Amino acid sequence: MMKLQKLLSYVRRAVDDYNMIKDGDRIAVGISGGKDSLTLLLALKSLQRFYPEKFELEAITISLGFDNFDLEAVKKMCDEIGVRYTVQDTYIGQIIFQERKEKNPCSLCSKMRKAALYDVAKKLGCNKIALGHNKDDVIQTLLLSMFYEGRIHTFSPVTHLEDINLHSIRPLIYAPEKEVISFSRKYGLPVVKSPCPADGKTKREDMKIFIKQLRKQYDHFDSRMFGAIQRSFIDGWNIERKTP
Ligand SMILES: Nc1ncnc2c1ncn2[C@@H]1O[C@H](COP(=O)(O)OP(=O)(O)OP(=O)(O)O)[C@@H](O)[C@H]1O
Repeated sequence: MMKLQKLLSYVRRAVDDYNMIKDGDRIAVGISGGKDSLTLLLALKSLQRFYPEKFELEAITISLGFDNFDLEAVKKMCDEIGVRYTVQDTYIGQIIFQERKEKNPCSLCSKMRKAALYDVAKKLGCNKIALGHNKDDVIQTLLLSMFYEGRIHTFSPVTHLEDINLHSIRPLIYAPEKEVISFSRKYGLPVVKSPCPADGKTKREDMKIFIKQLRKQYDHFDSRMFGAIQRSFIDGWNIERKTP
């Protein structure tokens, strides 16, 4: 069972290694209702208490307009920890599945969701967005990118979205998914089941199964892959090259 302290050690290290947080930041945490983003919210709230750089938090959910998406328990959690929670209703689900009948719904949905999230964050006066990608997501994204796009790429720990002058940060990149799951259970986080019709049937799910096999066959698979990313020239990953 992962304790808060262990989670905080992952988060603090990632935040420090990649200079994710500066004094005066207003950080919007993107809450999908999944285990990762709820864990991230709790971690950042706890970090706020002792981190030398002072920052403020907002929580934002972009609702895709599906039925059966009950956020009451998430609202309650935000109330309890004292973070303002904003839910933005949209028609993204309807546009993608009913009007456009997209063959690859995930990529368009991700773009529309991000645009909506950035918009709300800006309106709330935030200069940063925190996303809940964990260590497994980093490795899956690298392999997906190699297999389907023929390039060596994964998302960066910190991205500057220049046109809207917003930074996105990913403080959970050192936290393995298994540990995030155990943390979210131990602390009874109000995880909402994804109402998305594509959930569980994606290329990413297939990649997860493939990685499970690779782990059995190769010792230290995750740390080798993750280390390779950090020693690579993929945008924003190399810690040594970052330090002046
Ligand atoms: N509808 C949404 N509203 C706000 N933020 C979102 C939403 N969907 C995703 N995000 C943000 O983007 C991150 C990555 O999205 P993704 O769909 O890959 O989630 P995930 O890996 O399933 O994580 P989670 O367990 O938090 O759902 C999430 O962790 C969250 O921070």
